[in-house]
Amino acid sequence: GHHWGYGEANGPAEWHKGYPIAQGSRQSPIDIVPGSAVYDASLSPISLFYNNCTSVNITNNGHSVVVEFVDIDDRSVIQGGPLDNMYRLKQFHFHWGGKGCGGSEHTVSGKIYPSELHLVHWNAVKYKSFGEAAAASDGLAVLGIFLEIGIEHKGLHQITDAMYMVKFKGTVADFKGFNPKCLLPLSLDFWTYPGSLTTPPLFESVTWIVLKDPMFLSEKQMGKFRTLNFNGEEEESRRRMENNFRPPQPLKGRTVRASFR
Ligand SMILES: NS(=O)(=O)c1c(F)cccc1F
Ligand SMILES: [Zn+2]
Repeated sequence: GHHWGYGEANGPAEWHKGYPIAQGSRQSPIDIVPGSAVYDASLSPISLFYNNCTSVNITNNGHSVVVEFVDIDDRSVIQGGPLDNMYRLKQFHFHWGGKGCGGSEHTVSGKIYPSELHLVHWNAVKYKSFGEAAAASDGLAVLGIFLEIGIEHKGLHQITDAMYMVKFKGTVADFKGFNPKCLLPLSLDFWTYPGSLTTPPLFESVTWIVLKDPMFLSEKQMGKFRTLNFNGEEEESRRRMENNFRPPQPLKGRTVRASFR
């Protein structure tokens, strides 16, 4: 049937028809205005315990490229910052733009980055499954990292070199031994605010933690993301996977806190 996507007919401006929460009071992404963020000295540093993380596969789900992790125990978790519990790493994925144009979901005083990485974690202390957590107001914690074009990123090659295996929607490939710790920028300074999934079902269940500093990758590496397709191999219409981002949503009175001055 008429499935959501990023095209003219099924894109972000249409999602509210199938998902009324699209016009809710804590939707994501947002435009982050550093001058309006409130410095909160009570925010502890973010802690990422990824040393025993276990990646399983890389997949093209028709909306993005996703790397999934074993999440049956607390082997890879995020804690600290605004979080009261530890949250388990479930998957990470990206959003990006066409050549030479934006692609990030969050913006910083209107600046749009070429891409944005989302590391998705769920509250396994309070909930029994990712699905249950995804529907709960404190169920998810997503770490957002901007990508900026610059020097090539050594850690990203493993991901971009695997993309030929997942060119089409519905393809999956083994992807073991990848630790996303290598994707982090130097500083873990962050902004945080209560928000939502940025794709349908747009549940308002995400504590967003957006890093101030971007990670860098080369234009060549960015180009490999654009070799992915939205369509399945059997579909006749070839649609390059790009501009798979939702634009910023109304803040509706929310406060963005900063972990740094
Ligand atoms: N974009 S996002 O990080 O909000 C997100 C999730 F958190 C969970 C599932 C899909 C998804 F896209
Ligand atoms: Zn995302």
